[in-house]
Amino acid sequence: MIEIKNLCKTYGGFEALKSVNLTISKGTVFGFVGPNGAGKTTTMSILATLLAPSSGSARVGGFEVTEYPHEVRKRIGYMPDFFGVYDQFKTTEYLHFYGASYGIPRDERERLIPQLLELVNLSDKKDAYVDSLSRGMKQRLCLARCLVHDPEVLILDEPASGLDPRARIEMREILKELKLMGKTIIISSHILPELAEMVDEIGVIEHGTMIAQGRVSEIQNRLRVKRVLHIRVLDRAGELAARLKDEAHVSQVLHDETGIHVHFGGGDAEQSQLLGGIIGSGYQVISFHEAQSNLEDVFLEITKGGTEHELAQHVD
Ligand SMILES: Nc1ncnc2c1ncn2[C@@H]1O[C@H](COP(=O)(O)OP(=O)(O)OP(=O)(O)O)[C@@H](O)[C@H]1O
Repeated sequence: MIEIKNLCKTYGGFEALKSVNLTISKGTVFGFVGPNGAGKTTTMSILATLLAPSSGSARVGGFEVTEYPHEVRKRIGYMPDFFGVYDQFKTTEYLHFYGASYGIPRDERERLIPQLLELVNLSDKKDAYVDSLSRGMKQRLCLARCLVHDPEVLILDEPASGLDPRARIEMREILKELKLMGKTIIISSHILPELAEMVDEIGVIEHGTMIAQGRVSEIQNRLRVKRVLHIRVLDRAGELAARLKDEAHVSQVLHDETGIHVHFGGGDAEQSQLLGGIIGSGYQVISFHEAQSNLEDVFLEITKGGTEHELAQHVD
């Protein structure tokens, strides 16, 4: 659905994108992560046909953004990181305005807009002035605006930025619904653990270069991001913690009142062997589980130190 090849963008003499390659299949929710100034907004603006690339190609649904911008615009809903709202409009009028801009007939808009307002939890604000909405509500209204022409692809640049925790959860729930509707979604965020729950794949960009792309678990495995195993035993926990320090793939062992925390560099097979060994040695295991995978750890692991070249080789 999205195909970017050797995409470059220079601002004056500054290379903001250096030959970026990216492929996103239909129905995928793709998390686009990277530090400030990495090139996320630049990439998304090019996909949204708002910025011309310096070289390379970007296609949406097979249409090259520079050659067929109108075809691309029909297929995408774009939510920029900063957006204005026409605050003299009421919520419903605002969506009518955007719907009419896309050429949607009034009777169809009359049917569609209540559904959109319901999707973004703004039905009770249908007659409110946009000006009077909270920031979270405005973000959700902007999302509804992106959906008005039923696009196949959503390009969302930091949709949860500036929102309080409750508003972020609401936004995430809406995005989950959009995922169920089969939309292809590219979403950038700094709030990485929040993305982990809903994305199928991530792409990590740094200094205008994609340094990793794939399923979160794949990237974790490829980079051997250490897992943290949490083990509870009925008794002799201190003794087991001491023994675990000598086990293969174990780099660190912590023991506290909640149990034993093991930093483990092995894969699934080695993890299973470790458990077998503990039980085989006569320890009565109450629980043995891997702490929830954390996208933040993956991101820090990928972007810490190392040259881009080394990192690119690392993930190949
Ligand atoms: N119009 C512009 N003129 C000059 N430089 C620009 C322009 N827009 C972006 N840049 C530079 O290009 C680089 C990439 O910026 P971009 O906004 O794409 O990053 P980003 O990953 O979206 O960052 P953030 O997470 O802070 O939004 C940055 O170094 C930025 O300063």
